[in-house]
This record gives sequence, C-alpha cells and structure tokens, in this order.
Amino acid sequence: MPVPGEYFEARERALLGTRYDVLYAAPCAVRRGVTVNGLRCAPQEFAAAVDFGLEPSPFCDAAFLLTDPQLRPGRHAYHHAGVFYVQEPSASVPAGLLGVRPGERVLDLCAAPGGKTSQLAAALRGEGLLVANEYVAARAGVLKSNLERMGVTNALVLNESTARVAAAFPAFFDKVLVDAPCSGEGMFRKEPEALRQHSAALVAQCAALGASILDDAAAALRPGGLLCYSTCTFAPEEDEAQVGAFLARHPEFTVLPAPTNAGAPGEAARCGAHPFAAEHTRRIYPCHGGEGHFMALLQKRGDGAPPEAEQARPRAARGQRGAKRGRDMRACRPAQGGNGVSRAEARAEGEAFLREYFPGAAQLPLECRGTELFVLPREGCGPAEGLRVVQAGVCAGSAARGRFVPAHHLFMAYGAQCANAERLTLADPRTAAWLRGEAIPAETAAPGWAAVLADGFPLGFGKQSGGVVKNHYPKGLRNLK
Ligand SMILES: C[S@@+](CC[C@H](N)C(=O)[O-])C[C@H]1O[C@@H](n2cnc3c(N)ncnc32)[C@H](O)[C@@H]1O
Repeated sequence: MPVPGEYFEARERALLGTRYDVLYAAPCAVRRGVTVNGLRCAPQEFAAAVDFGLEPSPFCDAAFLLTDPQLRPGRHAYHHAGVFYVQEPSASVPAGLLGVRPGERVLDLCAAPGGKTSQLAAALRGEGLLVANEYVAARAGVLKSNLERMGVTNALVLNESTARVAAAFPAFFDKVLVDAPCSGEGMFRKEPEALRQHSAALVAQCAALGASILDDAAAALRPGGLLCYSTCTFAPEEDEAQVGAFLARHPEFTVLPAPTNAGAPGEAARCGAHPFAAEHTRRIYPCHGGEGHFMALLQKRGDGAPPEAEQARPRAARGQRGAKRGRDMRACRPAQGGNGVSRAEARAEGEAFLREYFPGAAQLPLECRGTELFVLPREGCGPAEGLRVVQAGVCAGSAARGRFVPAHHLFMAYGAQCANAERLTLADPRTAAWLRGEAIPAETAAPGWAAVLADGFPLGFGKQSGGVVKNHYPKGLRNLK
C-alpha cells in the first residue's frame, strides 16, 4: 500500500493499534478479477471454455482472479459478448447479500458503471424489474452500454437524483442496493488519484451524502424488504457509524448478519455515537486479497407483503399497470415518429421484423417511441413518469419508410434466440476479424439480418449478402488497437 496521508494513518492506527500493519499489508500485488454473467453461462462453463488463466475468487462463486498481469480482458471476445464483467475482487460481494430472486423488484440507486447491477440482473434471470439509477449523466450512459453488453432485458436505466427516484417509487422495491459514492480509501493501491484527493473533509462530505441517499433508499423499500449498503472505504463515518446513525434515524430497520464469510466482521470501535451490532456488518481489508469494501444488510420491518391495494391484483396485472403508466409518461410525444413514418407504421414494421427473427421477443410488451421500438420487461417499468429515462427495456431498432433497422441492443439481449445466425468460436480467426469491424465470410447465416455468435454468445449482428456478413458491430466498441 502506498504511504497514505497523515490523517488516514493516524485515524486507522488509533483504531487498529498493532493490527494496522497486518490489515493494510497486502499479501501480494493488486489482483484483478472478473465476474461471470449468469445471464450468459454458469461460472464452471466459463472456466472450462475460456482461453486465459484463472483462479477461483475467495469472495464470490461467480468471480475469478486473473493470473496473467498482462492480459487485457476488455478486448476479449467473451467480454464483448457480456460473458464476464471486469470487477475488483472485493466488489463482487455486496450484491449477493441481497439474495435476489427472479421476479423481484430491485433498485440499484448508485449503479454506474454497473458491475453490481449486472450481478443483480443475473440473479433476476430476466424476470421482475431492475431499476438502475445513476446521478451523473455521463456515467449513466456508460451504465446503459454495460447493461446492453451484458444482455440485460428487464432494466429501467435512470439518470436521476436519489430523492426523485424515492418520490416516484414509494415503498415499491423488494431489494435496494446503495453502493454509495465514497472517499475511496479502498482504491488507494489502484488509483493514485484517490489517494491525492483524500482528506478528512472529503470523508465528512461523503458521509453526509451517503446518509441522504440511505434515507431515500429507505423510502423506496417496501416493508419487509432488504437494503444493502456498501462502500469501498474504511472511514468509520461512512461505514459502521453511518449504519449506526441510520438505525437511530430509522427505528423501522434492523441490521441482519451479512450472509458472507468474506473479510472480517465490522468493528464496534467504529460505531461512534450510535452503537449497534457492528459485527453483523463486514469489512474487507487489503490483507484479505481485495482492495477494500464495507457492507451491511438491513431489513425494513413489516409483514413482507406488498401494500394491500397492490396485493389484491395479480402480479402480472400490476406490471401491466406499470407498463401503461410508462406509456402515459410519453403521451405528449407526437404520433408522427419522424422520417415521415407514423408511430403505427413504425410499430407494424418492428413487429413484423421481430416475428421473423425473434418470435419469442415478439410476444413481450412492445412500446413505440417516435420511430424506435422497445421490448419491455413482462412486468412493465413501474411508475417512472417524469423521470429522466436513459433506457427502458431493450431497444429493438427503428423504422424508416418500408424497412426496419435493427439495433445492436436487440442482438445483445436476444441474439442467442435469433432465427438466423453466423456461428463462430473463440478459436475461429473470423471472431477477431469481426471485432475489428471487418466483414467475414458466411458459413452458417442465410441471406438477411443475422446474429453473430461466438460459442453461442452474442457479438452483435450483421447482414449476410453474397456469402459475406457485413459488419454492423458499433464502431465505438471495436478492437481497433
Ligand atoms: C461506488 S460508485 C458505484 C459503483 C457501482 N455500484 C458498480 O458496482 O459498478 C458510486 C456512484 O454514485 C454516483 N454518485 C455521485 N454523486 C451522487 C449523488 N449525489 N447521488 C447518488 N449517486 C451519486 C457516482 O457517480 C458513482 O457512479
């Protein structure tokens, strides 16, 4: 660990005594990790198929440590196909504490760039609703792009303040993750910038922001629901003391023992003015093999059932109401989509395209916005009126007069189910050529639009004509260097 500032070292030595040197002494160099996307395959299948070195992660069954320090995992075909996410090893733990199950309503309040969101999406298996919110607009774009790559079909991506999300979705979610913006003490070894910017004032500022985000998370959670709070810092004010103060402000919450053995129990000495069972929380220090994380699992008291009015109606009907509201929020948009194509024409063209190439997705709720067609989650997108929506469901493509131009997102989400496909493998030299943006000779795709798959995992789409698949892989995603 580089020598941290005086404030950090004095604070941590006072709290830890002789343990300071042990806990902050990393056993080895910074380790890099990847987490397998359960929407694509099981961790064992990934480990058996991939052509680079891996070791199991001590933190999460779906995560692995990279053995080759020179590897650039972001250029690998499986990364392009959303088979894995590059994730700092200790960051793979918090999302799993929520025990998300298919069909639930899940909120990730501070989601970009989307590592933990991807884990939540994998746990949902495409059923239920995942609301992924990011406050910083540019980062919300990165979040959207990552969730597209990971093939997430049931996400509503928002670019909002946490207060506005809470106001729109009162007591709505079964599970909420707050991976708070923090002072980043767990980034000191990896990011010299985190060390340079660090100060007592930054810790105080992050603690105050984290407290207000937690209050918003509490409002969005249904009675009986679970809230996971995590940071990548060691500062007491942002960790145990933050949780203690939250419990004091919110007597309707209790802290649960975090269901993980990762790292070590949280520390009573860090609770400050509001002591609680800090040993139920977890903290991962560099000596545990990850850069650093703190996490707590909290439950809102209540009978665990959705509000009565909601309960009376079947879940599918509730979702339909959500979907209808979603349409309402765009009711002010013109019926004419642009390009001289009416919304009805755009819809008809999009539906015909889906029926031909993606008959399964054609059965899902569809929504036309302008000339674009979206495939929505079966349960709709919830009451998102008036919010800044970055993405709702899957963009299928857009209509021009007499033809439908499919979108990359559609093939990343449903490519494995496409009726026409060019099937590649990792070893096939056409895979690398495809990712460089080149046209490739067709072997399995019939003429027309085709999904391009590597070992069955989607790498976007192209158009087969004359025995060649013309490349539609987005320019910004290609392996150009
Ligand atoms: C620790 S990062 C989240 C990392 C993410 N959960 C992941 O695993 O990829 C915290 C996020 O909070 C966002 N943030 C910054 N200011 C915020 C605010 N005022 N309210 C909510 N989120 C904020 C940051 O832009 C950042 O993306």
